[in-house]
Amino acid sequence: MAEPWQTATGVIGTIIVLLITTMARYHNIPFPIMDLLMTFFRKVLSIVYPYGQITINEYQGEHMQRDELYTTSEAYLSSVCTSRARKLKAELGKGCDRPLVTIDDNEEVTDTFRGTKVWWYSRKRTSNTSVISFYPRNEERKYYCLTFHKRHRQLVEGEYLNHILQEGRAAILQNRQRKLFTNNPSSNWYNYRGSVWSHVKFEHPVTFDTLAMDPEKKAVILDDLATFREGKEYYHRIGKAWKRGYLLYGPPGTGKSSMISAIANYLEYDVYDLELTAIETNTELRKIFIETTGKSIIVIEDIDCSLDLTNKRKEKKKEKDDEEKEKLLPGQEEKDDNSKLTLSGLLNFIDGLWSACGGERILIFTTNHPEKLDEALIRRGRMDMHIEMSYCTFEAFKVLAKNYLEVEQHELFSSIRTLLGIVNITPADVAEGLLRKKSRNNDVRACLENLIREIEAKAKKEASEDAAKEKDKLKAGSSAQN
Ligand SMILES: Nc1ncnc2c1ncn2[C@@H]1O[C@H](COP(=O)(O)OP(=O)(O)OP(=O)(O)O)[C@@H](O)[C@H]1O
Ligand SMILES: [Mg+2]
Repeated sequence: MAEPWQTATGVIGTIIVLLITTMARYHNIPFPIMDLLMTFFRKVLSIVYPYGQITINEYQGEHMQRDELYTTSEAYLSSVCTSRARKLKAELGKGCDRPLVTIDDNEEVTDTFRGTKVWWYSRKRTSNTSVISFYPRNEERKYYCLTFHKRHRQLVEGEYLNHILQEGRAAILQNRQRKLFTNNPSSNWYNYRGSVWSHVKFEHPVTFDTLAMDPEKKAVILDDLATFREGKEYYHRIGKAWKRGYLLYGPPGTGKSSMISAIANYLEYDVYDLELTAIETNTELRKIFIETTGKSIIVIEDIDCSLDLTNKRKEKKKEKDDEEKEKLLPGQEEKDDNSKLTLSGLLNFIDGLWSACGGERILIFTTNHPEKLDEALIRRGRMDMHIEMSYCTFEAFKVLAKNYLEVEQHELFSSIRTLLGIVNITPADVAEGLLRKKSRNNDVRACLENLIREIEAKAKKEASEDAAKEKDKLKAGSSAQN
């Protein structure tokens, strides 16, 4: 709350200003004398009222854009000062996940920064613009008045406002709705009003708690992610862009995509799911990368299936290019590298200037066949951590049993442990086997028995496949001898 004497001097000051201007109007006091009076009055006022004031308007500029300092102040006051305010208001802003509760209009609140007290006033004024508009417009202009003692001016201007910006931005990020972006095919950018990304709300429920994998491996990944998230200063000090690459590899159904969602939920980042096949040139790739924001994960799934990025594809492409080159008419020139999407184009963006803008980005590639990838693409520094998502181990099974059946121990667990030791089955298959179904009366034992049957069937199938292969080999051997 404002100090009573502070309010009183403010009110008295306003009355005196009004008196002087009224006197000047009715008694025709010449302008120079009136100016002198005002200057004198201001000097006296600054002695009895030693406060400075900064106004932060909601809208600014020719196009009346919402001012970032206003929105960050709003979020800051909401996260820090609302407990001290009497009157609050709640609104669900666009793209927010939770209602924003902040101080109401015409309400006052105090804040203390490094032992210095400041006063915030939320005000609104009615704009007296005479513009005639077809659309009804709200002409109320909201603003904050930040009041402080004049001797703290440097602290407020230099450090406090910066503090507001940073804290406010963090609060906005926390309150925002997280998004899953997918890139539009470049031919459709025109249709999507020039936008390269479309988005939906990101709501995947998987977390590291529900992700089935070796607990030690999980702990290492969590540690790495936590270090990355808190590494702003560290990355700055060592002169490295604040980004990290993860290569997730393993057979289908081992949880690579689930792991990406778990990482996004853990870090509270947005996800950009980059479909390389929808991009035709390096120039398009550049535009796509530039339009990503910080605190995000950029994902390229099944990178081995993406265009021109593996050794084999490069060789095939070379053959195709040679054929096409022969078809070119004399005088026709080959297109330069920017008019195609190339491996070097992708590497340039991973290493290049893009990674320096904004920071706090994670890049994830997934593949079922890491051996097919070009060494250059997955070397350390680009893909800092290679994570193998493996077939279901007994430890991973225990997580799934807890998720799906809410059991941590059961007499059938020991047979399942033995079976998992000899059969390769994916967590996706185990999860399916454990699914509670009406036909199983939602019974834990029935679900576990069903899983055992499925693993045994898989073991039989694998054994007969191996036998068939062995038979084929022997046949091939004997026909070669003949
Ligand atoms: N490690 C795991 N932990 C928990 N659930 C899993 C795990 N792996 C697979 N699942 C279950 O199987 C489904 C498919 O898994 P997911 O899509 O993550 O596999 P993937 O490795 O990405 O497969 P693909 O290589 O085919 O893309 C998930 O929706 C989830 O229900
Ligand atoms: Mg996947």
